[in-house]
Amino acid sequence: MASASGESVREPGARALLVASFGGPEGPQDVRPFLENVTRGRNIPPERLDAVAKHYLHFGGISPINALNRALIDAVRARLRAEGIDIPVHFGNRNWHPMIEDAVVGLAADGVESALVFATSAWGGYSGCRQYQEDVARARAAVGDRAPKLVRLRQFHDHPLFIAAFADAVREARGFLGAERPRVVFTAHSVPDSADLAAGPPADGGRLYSRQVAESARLVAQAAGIDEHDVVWQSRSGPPHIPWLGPDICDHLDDVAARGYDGVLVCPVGFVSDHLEVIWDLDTEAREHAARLGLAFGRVATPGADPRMAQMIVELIREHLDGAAPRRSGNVPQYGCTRNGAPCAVACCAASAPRPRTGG
Ligand SMILES: CC1=C(CCC(=O)O)c2cc3nc(cc4[nH]c(cc5[nH]c(cc1n2)c(C)c5CCC(=O)O)c(CCC(=O)O)c4C)C(CCC(=O)O)=C3C
Ligand SMILES: [Fe+2]
Repeated sequence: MASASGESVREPGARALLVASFGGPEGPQDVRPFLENVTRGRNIPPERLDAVAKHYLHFGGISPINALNRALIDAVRARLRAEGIDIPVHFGNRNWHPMIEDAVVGLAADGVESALVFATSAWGGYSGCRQYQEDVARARAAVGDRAPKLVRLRQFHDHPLFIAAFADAVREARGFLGAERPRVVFTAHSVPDSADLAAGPPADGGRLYSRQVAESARLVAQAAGIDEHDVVWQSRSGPPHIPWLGPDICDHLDDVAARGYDGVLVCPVGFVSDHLEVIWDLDTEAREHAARLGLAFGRVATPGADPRMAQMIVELIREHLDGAAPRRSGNVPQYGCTRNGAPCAVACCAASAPRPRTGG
């Protein structure tokens, strides 16, 4: 497919779809074990973990992410039915139940020999892509000889339907924002600068993640008729002496206010649904910060279970089943489609990979 690596594959015989995501706690008792799963083998300070646990507990220990993914899966099932594609949709997460290992056990028990995997991250880079490949490989290894072949659908940062869903949401949020001179600001999850530098196949020159985020922001802004915008970062978690992508959204709001804007429209282009990092880091922290600065604050809705997301996923499936041509609206390279958790290219995202995980 266009701009994808030589290792990209097609899987016309796939018989199921596995939706793979991050996972999140579904009650207070889940919060600590969930966070331990997320941060195993990572260099996250304990103070940060305590703070993040509080954010989850503020919402009763329930992350919205699993319910949002279930709604997306329902929309995908409806769309598959409408298009006459008869494949079941399974659900498995990296960090919380239903776990991806259990989902792959389920596929094997159903006699599925080949399945496609949709990961709920649009992006290249270690956290957004390579780690999902590792999840696929780990889940297959846990199931053993009977594990089905698993082929991941490609990255989708510039898919016209993904861009259109965000662009409509920008237009709508702008209509509600009571500001005369608002600044439009796109955000995505920060990652260590070293991880961004190592993101993508080395031959591409690195920074695949931040380049894709900037490209999505540009395409959404263009489609929404926005002349000027910024791209900033949120939710950093590493120790302070390690450089992460910046500026941070709240520091940036200081700047926006100082430059004489009277409002800000924040578009979390880095996330496909309104999960905790959106409802806490933006709707709670950034909103309060904007209020202190006297800035009107509007937050753009993420696609969630928007019918266009389901339609996009079914189009990505058809690239495999029917050989449909990939639809893309940008020029930044895109990868992610590999078999059985293979990396997208030799040494793709390699230098950023932390110590391998030992447990589930
Ligand atoms: C690029 C990226 C995405 C977007 C791509 C994608 O969607 O995959 C993303 C999504 C998400 N991140 C999430 C949650 C967390 N991320 C953490 C930690 C980290 N994220 C990182 C990066 C990303 N993260 C990184 C480099 C770390 C440092 C530790 C490490 O290298 O692994 C931590 C640990 C505590 C903290 O420090 O915040 C938590 C709890 C949730 C679920 C929210 C919910 O429950 O609703 C989602 C969708
Ligand atoms: Fe994260």
